[in-house]
Amino acid sequence: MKLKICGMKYLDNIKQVATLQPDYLGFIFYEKSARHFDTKVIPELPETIKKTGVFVNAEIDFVIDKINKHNLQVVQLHGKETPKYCNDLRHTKLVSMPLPIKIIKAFSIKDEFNFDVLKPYETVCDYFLFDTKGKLPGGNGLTFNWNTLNKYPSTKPFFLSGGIGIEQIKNLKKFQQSIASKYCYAIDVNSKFETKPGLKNIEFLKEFKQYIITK
Ligand SMILES: O=C(O)c1ccccc1NCC(=O)[C@H](O)[C@H](O)COP(=O)(O)O
Repeated sequence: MKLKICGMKYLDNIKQVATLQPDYLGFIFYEKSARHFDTKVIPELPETIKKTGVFVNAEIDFVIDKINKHNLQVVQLHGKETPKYCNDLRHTKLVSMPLPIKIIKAFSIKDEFNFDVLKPYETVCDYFLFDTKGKLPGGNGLTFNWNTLNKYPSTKPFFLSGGIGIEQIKNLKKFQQSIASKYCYAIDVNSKFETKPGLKNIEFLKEFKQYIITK
């Protein structure tokens, strides 16, 4: 199982977290977020860590500008971006890299979820991400009922997200044994590992990562 650590904000903390070698580090390019990444540069990271930009209903030109400026390899769309938007983004020629950008399309779940909404996105994004519906577009620190994913109709790999912290380890173990986890590609963590918005606790992350690798 891969690990994405989202909502990175502070340079020294980014460098420290990078030493844990997560698979993805997320940077939030959404001004209204307390984790808004408003620093000029992302520090140099090991090549194995995929730099992921998180956007909420942003103009495509804004997204492309951030991809090129920060050499992002992945974009996570956390708003009401349409399949056309994803397709357009995918077909944009980038200055920073020859390959199309990888796209994670996020969906929020509260109790029930109509999986039909995924269909038009099947061919225009690389991963789905399931988060918990809350007051904010992301980073709410709330979990949803993962059994909802028992009905996951797709074979597209997905990120499991929403309120995941150390206290979820037992539940994650159960989840990993369930049918719902068949296409779960990565675990996405954020606010449950923070001492303040955007500042991650290294010791907690270390403990959690060990679990992700070994179990
Ligand atoms: O974290 C934010 O502040 C945020 C704001 C706007 C859009 C997305 C945002 N986060 C995206 C993520 O991928 C989070 O990791 C995900 O929502 C789960 O967060 P949490 O419930 O705090 O674990």
